[in-house]
Amino acid sequence: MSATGSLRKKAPSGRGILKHTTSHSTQTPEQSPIDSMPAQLLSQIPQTGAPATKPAMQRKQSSPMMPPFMVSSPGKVIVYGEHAVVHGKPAIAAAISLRSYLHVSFLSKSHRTVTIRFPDIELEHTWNIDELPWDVFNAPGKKKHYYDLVTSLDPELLEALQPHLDVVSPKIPESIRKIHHASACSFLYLFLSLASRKTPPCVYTLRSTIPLRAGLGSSASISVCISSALLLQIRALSGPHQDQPPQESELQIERINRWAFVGEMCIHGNPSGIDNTVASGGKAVLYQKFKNGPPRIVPLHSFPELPLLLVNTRQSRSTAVEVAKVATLLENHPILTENILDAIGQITESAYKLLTAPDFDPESHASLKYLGDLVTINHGLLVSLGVSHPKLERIRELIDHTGIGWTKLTGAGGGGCAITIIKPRPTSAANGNGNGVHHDHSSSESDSEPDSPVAASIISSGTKLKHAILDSLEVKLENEGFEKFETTLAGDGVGVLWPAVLHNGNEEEGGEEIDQEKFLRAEGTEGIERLVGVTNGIRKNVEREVREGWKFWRPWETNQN
Ligand SMILES: Nc1ncnc2c1ncn2[C@@H]1O[C@H](COP(=O)(O)OP(=O)(O)OP(=O)(O)O)[C@@H](O)[C@H]1O
Ligand SMILES: C[C@@](O)(CCO)CC(=O)[O-]
Repeated sequence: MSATGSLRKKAPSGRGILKHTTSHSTQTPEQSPIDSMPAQLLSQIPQTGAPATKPAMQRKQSSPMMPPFMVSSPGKVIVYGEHAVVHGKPAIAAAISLRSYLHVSFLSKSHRTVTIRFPDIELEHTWNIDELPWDVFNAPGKKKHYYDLVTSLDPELLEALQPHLDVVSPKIPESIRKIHHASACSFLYLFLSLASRKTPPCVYTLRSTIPLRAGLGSSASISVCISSALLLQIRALSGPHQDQPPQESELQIERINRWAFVGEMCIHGNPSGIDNTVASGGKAVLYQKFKNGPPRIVPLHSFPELPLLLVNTRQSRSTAVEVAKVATLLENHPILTENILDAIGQITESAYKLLTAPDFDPESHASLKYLGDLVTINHGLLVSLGVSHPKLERIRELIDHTGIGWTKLTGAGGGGCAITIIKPRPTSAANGNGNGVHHDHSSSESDSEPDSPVAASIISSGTKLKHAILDSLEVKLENEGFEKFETTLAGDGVGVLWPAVLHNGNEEEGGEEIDQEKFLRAEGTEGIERLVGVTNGIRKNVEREVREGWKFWRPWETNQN
């Protein structure tokens, strides 16, 4: 699937970005003089299976510059168990097909700069590589290896970074500056931990189709992109390539995830780790934290790739406030609240049992109904905990009237997003009012009842959502100020496009290079997805999103075709 054009996020144009430079002005590869390709860069081509650099090298014979490459990583939703997970119960989170994309382009070696261009938050900054605190990061006892597990940020390293963060966006309102500093800190901490003083000068351009601060794990997704790009550059990863053994794929994902967690810590302070785990590995995971000891993290490779409707209330909320509400309820009504939290934990366990049963059939309507019922029950319990919001209830009401699926709030609640798992195409036996669907004959949906041929043609078991019901729903949601996304649940984790060259339907020999400026100019989600080669197609005999040229580590399958 492709996320729809209903994304309302302002499309960054690349213009009007606040520019802040410490030592050098921003230099794009297009502006830089062509130099001979440094041997060091050549040696940094990752092992992505096929002779990946060939098309770009063929096309740009005159240009010895290293071709740009891209990485991408998904956002996430909590499908079951939010809030209960804070109190030691399990939760299940899954990747969504809204993603962040990081484009890495190389400058000639005469430049000694590293630049971040993050237009979604209107941040652009260039540092002089030689002026960064390499000595502190490389000091004995401080230097980390790419395979190390880092579980806390080092205060001395943070202190050494501070002067280099202080110069980022110095003159903007404090609230926006905090956002800039969080992203810049995440980048710089990873850059100094993984790269080296001899690192080639680069520009890192990031764009995301994941709305920020909506509970969809945008920060984890960008941390995964940064971590994977840097690990690829230092050749610390193998693949991704077809037929890579699952254990080897898992190892690469684990490496990326470890450093993504460090990036998340720079943004979040004290993340649980569930978001970056899903953003790295994709699909879905069961997650449970314990007072003592490491969390229980079980990848759910059998989680079905389901079409998902995601609606953003655009109601700002604080996760901390919603979590505190539940804590207060627990204090005032301990037995009742504990029972509700236990019940939510049982919902997660119940879904987990089904998903991991040896005879689990992700295609079966009965399985989907079981998972859908759990979604409905979970939402009811979250309402009982007091973490819904009138806007979330309104969204649920509008969607329930169409009968298209099972809806719940996702994440902290109090605003943020609602998710709807779309019902499968009804079989004739399941049609009619007996399926529990409410038919709103007074509304424009009356011509698209779920038992009508029109409705049957859209309530899809594939990844594409198209129908009058959804169109009319979209209008209603928009009229009330909500933002709707059509996405897919349980898709891929980190993806790599090396080099950033696509055919995109044209016959140009060697393909078309995605350069930094094209990437910045792409409009909205649709523009970005078109540019990076996302189309609807058939993979593994199922209609789903296809990403031309991209490669993924997929521990759940051995052949990516
Ligand atoms: N597209 C982006 N470009 C640059 N920075 C981003 C981008 N998306 C997210 N960030 C960084 O991540 C921060 C958002 O993290 P936050 O945890 O508040 O929201 P979230 O990750 O979307 O939601 P949640 O953690 O509740 O799932 C932003 O303040 C910014 O620093
Ligand atoms: C509400 C909560 O369970 C989910 C927030 O996305 C909080 C948390 O797990 O940290």
